[in-house]
Amino acid sequence: MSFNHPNIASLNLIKKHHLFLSEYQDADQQCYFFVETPFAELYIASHGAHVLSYKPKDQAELLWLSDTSAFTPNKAIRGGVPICWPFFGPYKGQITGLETAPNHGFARTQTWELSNFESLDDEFVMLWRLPNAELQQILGFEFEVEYKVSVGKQLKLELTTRNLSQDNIVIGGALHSYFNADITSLRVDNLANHYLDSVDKKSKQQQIFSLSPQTDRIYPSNDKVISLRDQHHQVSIENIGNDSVVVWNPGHDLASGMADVHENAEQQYLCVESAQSSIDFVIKPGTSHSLIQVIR
Ligand SMILES: O=P(O)(O)OC[C@H]1O[C@@H](O)[C@H](O)[C@@H](O)[C@@H]1O
Repeated sequence: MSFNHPNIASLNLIKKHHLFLSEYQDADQQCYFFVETPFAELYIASHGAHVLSYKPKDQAELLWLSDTSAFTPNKAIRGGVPICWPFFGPYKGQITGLETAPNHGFARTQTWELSNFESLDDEFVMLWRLPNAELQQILGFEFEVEYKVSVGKQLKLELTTRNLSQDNIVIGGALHSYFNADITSLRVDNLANHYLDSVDKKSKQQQIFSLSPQTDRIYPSNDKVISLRDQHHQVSIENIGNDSVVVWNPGHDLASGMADVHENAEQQYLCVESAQSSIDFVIKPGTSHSLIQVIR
């Protein structure tokens, strides 16, 4: 284990499943998996199927994880890649019969199951499954959600929702990735040149990306690979199956009131999310949809 985070440092090794895959547990018996291949290292928690870290060999860690994030059952982990599902952001009543729901949905606080894994030539692939018995009761429709995590020189994350019911279902979500970035010297390329500002709900134009005191934006998706660069980090982000790219950094004032964001941490990351943010995206019966992000 080489990842230096207070919660990870205290884990106990439970089982080595494969040359490249070890399972750990914390004091609450929550499970964590460490993947180490010749190409990369990755930690993932079964709580939320939450990718906590991804480090290609001989490169810096690409994902940011808050030092003060509690890894507790009913709370989302702050940092890494939270999975927002079955909708993005605050619940707006789009699911028939469901009155209230937590911000960004249910998936990030569920315990997922590692259903399969395999080692291929240049990547290690894990398949995670969202247990659906209880959620089907809450949501009122039958579904299957699978999360494929392919770890190699690039990290490919694929969240697939299958509609197993007889009717259309309305689904949204996001792969809400937190990237390590020094926001004082950060350059972001290839976002669209206009966005909806979620802070004041206005449409805005910007040719060259720069942050606002509180950055919370929904960009339309385009086919371009987004790049983040500062003195120490360089990452390319490809989004597929999304209708939008959400870019979020809370800024100092908001971050200082967040218990799970350590002091001045808002200077260390930018969220760039592959998102399905509309509230009318439908999956027809018997079909599926995949929301994808590729990080390299
Ligand atoms: O605090 P949460 O629920 O993890 O949400 C964090 C942020 O997530 C972003 O995706 C949203 O655009 C923001 O509005 C939100 O504040």
